[in-house]
Amino acid sequence: MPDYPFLKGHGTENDFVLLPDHDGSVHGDLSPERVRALCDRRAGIGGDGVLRVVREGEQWFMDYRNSDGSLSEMCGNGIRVFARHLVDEGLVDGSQPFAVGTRDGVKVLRVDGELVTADMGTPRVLGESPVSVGPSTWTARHVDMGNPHAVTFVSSLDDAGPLLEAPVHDAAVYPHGVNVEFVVDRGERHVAMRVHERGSGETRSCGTGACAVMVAAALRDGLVAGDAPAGDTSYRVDVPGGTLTVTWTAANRVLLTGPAVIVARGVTDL
Ligand SMILES: N[C@@H](CCC[C@H](N)C(=O)O)C(=O)O
Repeated sequence: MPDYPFLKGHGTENDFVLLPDHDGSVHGDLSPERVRALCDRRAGIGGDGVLRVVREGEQWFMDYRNSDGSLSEMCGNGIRVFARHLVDEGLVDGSQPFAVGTRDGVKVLRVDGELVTADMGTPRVLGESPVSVGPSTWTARHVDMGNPHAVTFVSSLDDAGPLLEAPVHDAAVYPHGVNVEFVVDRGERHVAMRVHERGSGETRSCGTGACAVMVAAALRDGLVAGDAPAGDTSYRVDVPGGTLTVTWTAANRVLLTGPAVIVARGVTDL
């Protein structure tokens, strides 16, 4: 492969390799092997995933891949980093909200200084089923944020151990795999989480995961009347790589806010 440009960015240390490919001519055939090579932390650039930056008509499209090369419908930190890149490069007018296409539909982004907010849409709250790590089993709430999450409240974030393997889950409930969040309380409307991501392993943060955690916590805390909270409700969600704020609005939309930065750019022939 001849040299092609890349950027590296992260949102609360959930890190991504960005591949500008505006007309689809550079990476139209982006293979799982190339994604794995780019995300390799020793032989490649390193990342939890790849964001291919594509233009589709009047709109930008985030083509997201996990570090193992698999596709996901949505990435909450990824789309915030993607938005930062578009604004930095003058590809969108960052002084007003703008739309980005994803496999989970169109999302609206707002950039305000260091912070980027993504309107992640309406959560789908589903049932409960067990997740296990080694000999430990917990009941987890299934929350779909476009991609699947199993949220479980634990007594200590250490309870899940080193998380070197994907937690065991019910394949009938999650036929395409699942992202699993382990959550503890830190205070009123303040939680902390660890996550094992489908396709990427344990990461330092997960935006869709933080949204799923907030939804599960608000439900557990009795703040939801009908489909959504009676008034806009925010939680602080601490992740190993920083802090995110998640707001569930009375209009039943989930807003994800946090820092997003581009830290490097260059060329590669990986
Ligand atoms: N880190 C992401 C989620 C990425 C996709 C996930 N691993 C999946 O397969 O669904 C986020 O910030 O949301």
